[in-house]
Amino acid sequence: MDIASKIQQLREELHQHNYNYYVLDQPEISDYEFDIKLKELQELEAQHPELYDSNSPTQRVGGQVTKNFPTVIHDFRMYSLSNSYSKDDLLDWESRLKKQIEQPISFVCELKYDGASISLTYQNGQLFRAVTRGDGTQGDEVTANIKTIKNVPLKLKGTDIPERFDIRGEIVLPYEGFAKLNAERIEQGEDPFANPRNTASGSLKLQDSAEVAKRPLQCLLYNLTGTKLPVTTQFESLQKARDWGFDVPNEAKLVHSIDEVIEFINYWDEARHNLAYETDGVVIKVNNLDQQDELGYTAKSPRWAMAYKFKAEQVSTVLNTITYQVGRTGAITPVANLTPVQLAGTTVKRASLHNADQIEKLDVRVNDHVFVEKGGEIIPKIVGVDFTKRYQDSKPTQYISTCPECHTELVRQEGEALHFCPNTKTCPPQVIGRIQHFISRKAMDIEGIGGETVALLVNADLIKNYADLYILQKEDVLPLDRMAEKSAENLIKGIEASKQVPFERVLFALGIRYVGETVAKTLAKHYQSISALMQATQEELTQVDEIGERIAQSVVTFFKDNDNQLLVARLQKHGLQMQISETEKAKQSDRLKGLKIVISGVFEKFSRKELKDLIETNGAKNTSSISKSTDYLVAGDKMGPSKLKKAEGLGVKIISESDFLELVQE
Ligand SMILES: NC(=O)c1ccc[n+]([C@@H]2O[C@H](COP(=O)([O-])OP(=O)(O)OC[C@H]3O[C@@H](n4cnc5c(N)ncnc54)[C@H](O)[C@@H]3O)[C@@H](O)[C@H]2O)c1
Ligand SMILES: [Zn+2]
Repeated sequence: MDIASKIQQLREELHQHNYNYYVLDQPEISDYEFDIKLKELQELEAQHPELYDSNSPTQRVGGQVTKNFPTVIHDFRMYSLSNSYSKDDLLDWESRLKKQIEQPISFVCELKYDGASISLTYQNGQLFRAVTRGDGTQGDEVTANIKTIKNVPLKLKGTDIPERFDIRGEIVLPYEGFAKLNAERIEQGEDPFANPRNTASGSLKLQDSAEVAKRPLQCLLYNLTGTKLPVTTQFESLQKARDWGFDVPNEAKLVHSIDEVIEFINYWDEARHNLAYETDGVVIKVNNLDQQDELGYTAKSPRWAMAYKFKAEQVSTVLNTITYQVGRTGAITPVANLTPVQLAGTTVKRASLHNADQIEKLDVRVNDHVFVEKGGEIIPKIVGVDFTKRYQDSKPTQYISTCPECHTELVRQEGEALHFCPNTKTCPPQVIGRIQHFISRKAMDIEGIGGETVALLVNADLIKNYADLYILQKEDVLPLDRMAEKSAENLIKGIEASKQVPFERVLFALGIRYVGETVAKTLAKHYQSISALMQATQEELTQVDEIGERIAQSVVTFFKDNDNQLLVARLQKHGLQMQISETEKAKQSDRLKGLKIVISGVFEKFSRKELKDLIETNGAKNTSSISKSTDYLVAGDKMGPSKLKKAEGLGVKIISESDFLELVQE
């Protein structure tokens, strides 16, 4: 695989994991694995600056807004944190800081609370709104839900309170409340929640605040943000926030060297098990706020702060059986079924074994005692075997050779880690999975129909593929389990409404391998219609920006298939959007063709997202850091001073929001 495709693949994978994690609150890999992939991508991108993309998961805060709440633009952007894993990493960081800061640097060490980020805005001493981090620029307004949390002050006390400011914190679910909540759920016959972090994050997105009120959430605060704050250091600001009535944990410590930082880390690596809530590390921050200002931000995180992640926790248990799951794309995942064991506050019964190579490498066998680890407290994984406890008659694991669902012989392509069931047409989980993907939120977003309904429809032989959805009648679905008159109507209405979904999402919904959301957008923009795309050769496709061999080949293969051609023709006949709309077309121009434009700061007329769209629909590239090849820097309010300096130094043209508009409208 060439580097460009590898990078593209990692980006797509990470986008999907971000989505699972932040939007669905259902990660499929551990944080540890996520961090490794992200690091791999970072390194590849650093070696290949020509493949830079401002949309890369290395350049953006992972979350996004949902459409279930009003979207609010943050007064001040919310960032992620850079990660470190060792003392050396921290020393490297310190020496980077010292290059920019001449005076001595003190640090505040804080615990890293593991929950969901929140930004509270206070105006005239009262809670004005609460917004999730979202994509960092804008988030979901969840004020009603946050108001149910008992330790969030609605009205502040004390003096020096700025007229308007933000305070950032983390919504967590303490262990005790989590255990109680789960006990209740089990009693009521519901599935218990997997872990406190995802439950906290999921709770914020509930539509019914009364439901949120039942969850014993807490809000822990750690950062004041605003223009006229009555403080000069981070440590002082924590105390101020306490004075005003916020719950700011007392563990934070002011230190003056990296050695002291390490001391703090070592202490809390042990002591954290006695805390009431989950922590996944320590956050180290430059104490002096002027120094913070001077250091500024990268596209994704402050340069003045660093997270240190604790090592994962490990336990040992018995592996009872190995089962194999078939995914939407036919990928086979081996799963270890374990004797239940407590790990980092949750009961673990299953662990991922990844693939055949992994099983062979670790030599994992049924009845082995295995070591299980939770990277970031999600699906745990098996990291080793306790060979001292292996049974004498134990035999090496034989990987399956046929699909557990449809008995087709499995295949494994050169260079692929996973086995696949090649029977894409009739292997049940693949059939169901493809339709589930088709209806999913980012694809056709069909309301009134969920993943389970799809399975019911397929199992009842009512549909065999996604085009069949469009011939469903209310009478067909009424006999289904738990399908009332009203829900049947909603289902049909939802399907009808999906005919208005724009072309790029239809393209994504088709489920062409390697054509994720971003690639679908790129292809839609370039080819403008399905017929043009279907005629494109592999060679032409690779000429398109960001489309590599692997994607090109997959697209060509997909459309060469007779059944797929028929599906597309049927969708077209049912009136789905198979080309970009006239309004979309009208918005596009070449006026900024070939230019590289950086935007920075806060703008008056447009959100950053809108500006970015304007840049891209007019043929230019939006990049996040300034370099020699940058053509314009669109400077907004509150732009970082270092960016400005850099632009001036490199002779990049600095223009205002209105200059930019003139440029577009010329
Ligand atoms: N498993 C997956 O599929 C998956 C997907 C995406 C992200 N993740 C995980 O999520 C994490 C990345 O998420 P992220 O971008 O939110 O970064 P992060 O959680 O590592 O760090 C940033 C966040 O830390 C929080 N925080 C807690 N205590 C803090 C304190 N005292 N001071 C400042 N901030 C504090 C803030 O909410 C801040 O937004 C990684 O651990 C990653 O592994 C996992
Ligand atoms: Zn199969």
